[in-house]
Amino acid sequence: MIESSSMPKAVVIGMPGAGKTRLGRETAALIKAPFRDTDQCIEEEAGRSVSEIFDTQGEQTFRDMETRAVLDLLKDFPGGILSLGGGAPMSTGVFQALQDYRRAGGAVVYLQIDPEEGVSRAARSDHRPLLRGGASERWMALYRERRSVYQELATITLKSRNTTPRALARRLADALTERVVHVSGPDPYDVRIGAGVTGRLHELLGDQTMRVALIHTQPVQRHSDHARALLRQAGYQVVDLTIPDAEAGKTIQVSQGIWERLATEGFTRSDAVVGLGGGAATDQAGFIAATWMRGVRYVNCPTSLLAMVDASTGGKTGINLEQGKNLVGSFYTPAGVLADLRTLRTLPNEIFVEGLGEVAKSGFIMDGGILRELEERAESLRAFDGRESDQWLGTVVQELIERTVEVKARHVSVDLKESGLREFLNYGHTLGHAIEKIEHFTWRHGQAVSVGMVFAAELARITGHLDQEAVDYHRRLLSSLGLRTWWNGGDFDQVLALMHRDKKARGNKLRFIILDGLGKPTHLDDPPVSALKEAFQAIREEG
Ligand SMILES: NC(=O)c1ccc[n+]([C@@H]2O[C@H](COP(=O)([O-])OP(=O)(O)OC[C@H]3O[C@@H](n4cnc5c(N)ncnc54)[C@H](O)[C@@H]3O)[C@@H](O)[C@H]2O)c1
Ligand SMILES: O=C(O)C(=O)C[C@@H](O)[C@H](O)[C@H](O)COP(=O)(O)O
Repeated sequence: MIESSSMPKAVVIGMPGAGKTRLGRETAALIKAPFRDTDQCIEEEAGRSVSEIFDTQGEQTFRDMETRAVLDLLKDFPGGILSLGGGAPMSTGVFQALQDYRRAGGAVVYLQIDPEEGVSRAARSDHRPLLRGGASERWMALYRERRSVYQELATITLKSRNTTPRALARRLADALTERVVHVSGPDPYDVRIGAGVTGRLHELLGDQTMRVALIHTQPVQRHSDHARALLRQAGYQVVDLTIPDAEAGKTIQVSQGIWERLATEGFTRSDAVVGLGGGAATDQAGFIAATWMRGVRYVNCPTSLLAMVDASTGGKTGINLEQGKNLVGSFYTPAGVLADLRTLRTLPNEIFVEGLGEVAKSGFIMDGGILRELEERAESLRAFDGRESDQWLGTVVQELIERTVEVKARHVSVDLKESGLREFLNYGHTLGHAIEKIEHFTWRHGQAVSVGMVFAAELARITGHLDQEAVDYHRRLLSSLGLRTWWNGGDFDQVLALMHRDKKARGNKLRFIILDGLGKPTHLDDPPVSALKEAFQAIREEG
């Protein structure tokens, strides 16, 4: 029985001479994991080389020793990287154990080598007992016999052609540290969170797609250049569309410009849209995908923290009107989300901090663990600098993204079209969207939502749902992260009129999301105007 808590993180398999040991060792160094090679383990235990064991005790004795070593290490080598001898997976015991290991969530990495290269390396090697007497022919014969077994077992396949061992190890390290959140519902998809996941674009676009509209903004040009290169390498025709940045890109004029360009380029139903950037760019790109010919394949590549934790997932797409935020749009699920952590390296600090607003929101409505993590790491998170921040902070950020996306996935998986449960994700947004509008979008979304959450907490206190301590906690936590907790703009009547355009409003009745306690969201329908006014006064500048 293989327990996931004590098994290795990855097992590398492949032909003799493919470079398994080097790949395993270098990957282990990159992710700071222990490394073992089964041949070396056997040699250490037997006190003689593999060749000597073959010569003196025969192949079967070696295979028995190998099977025991592999089975022991699969059960007890927590978080390690294990490299196997080329013939190990051919033993029935090892093959079955590797299948159990896969089922328990383990990664079996097949390192593929081109046969010409394999043969030439074999010809140069003199220490492999199975290649004695015609190394090239023997290698080819083993390759034919083993190839399908490696393929059957592999969860990750890496090709050593045209790349360096270092780059291969980097790719494997990226793949092993990737996290995946599954979003279920009528059109299920995965949110992949990890360094380098943009490299998976072709997996989501598939073979039927010929043209890809790559929609992005100028500040993420470097990342869109990378995505474009990957798309072209994979054989797609790329139409590059740079749209105005931030909320200026979420207008019907921008949509119209894109629709016309797609028409000129001859985009068909089997073509696709990739949205890459902050939440504003991906909201517009998703809207284009939803509306072009009534819907084409869409891949969402968020590059800001806020877009990774929130805007990318759940299928809300849309644009703003002069009259208010997100008033036009549709629910349209992507084929997948690729949250590439490398893009965060260029993210300015204030935009990272803004994203923490939506992370905190998920904590307030559902996951106390997120709140504790934010409290503990507030100082480092607030100082986040994508170019400078170390691996430790990167891991913390990846975990926060994963947890926050989990919260979002739990809501949207059961209520895509927001008929009840999903409304809880709107905590802080009724006032937040009004602030954005009144401030002519000079306030960042996450900052506005932060004030909106303090407003909602005050409203909950006034209507008897929350105590003062919980309201104070909102202010304390949010301000420790560098988020705003008060706002002096607008006036009450202006705010009230804008709140009536909120999508949760029904007829003349307003609806708010408030808390009955931390992690206990509830609806508050049609509260008295006096309560709203009092809560509004409470978020005016303190002191
Ligand atoms: N669809 C949804 O469910 C949903 C959820 C939350 C928010 N949103 C929407 O998302 C928008 C807010 O998203 P946002 O905070 O990402 O704002 P944004 O899209 O305006 O991006 C903020 C700024 O950061 C830049 N940027 C993004 N990634 C970068 C990177 N890696 N390096 C350098 N610069 C980068 C952008 O170009 C922009 O200038 C709002 O329009 C909001 O309504 C939608
Ligand atoms: O996904 C949701 O549902 C949300 O409410 C998430 C919000 O954080 C997000 O800002 C969303 O875009 C708001 O949607 P809206 O329907 O209030 O415009």
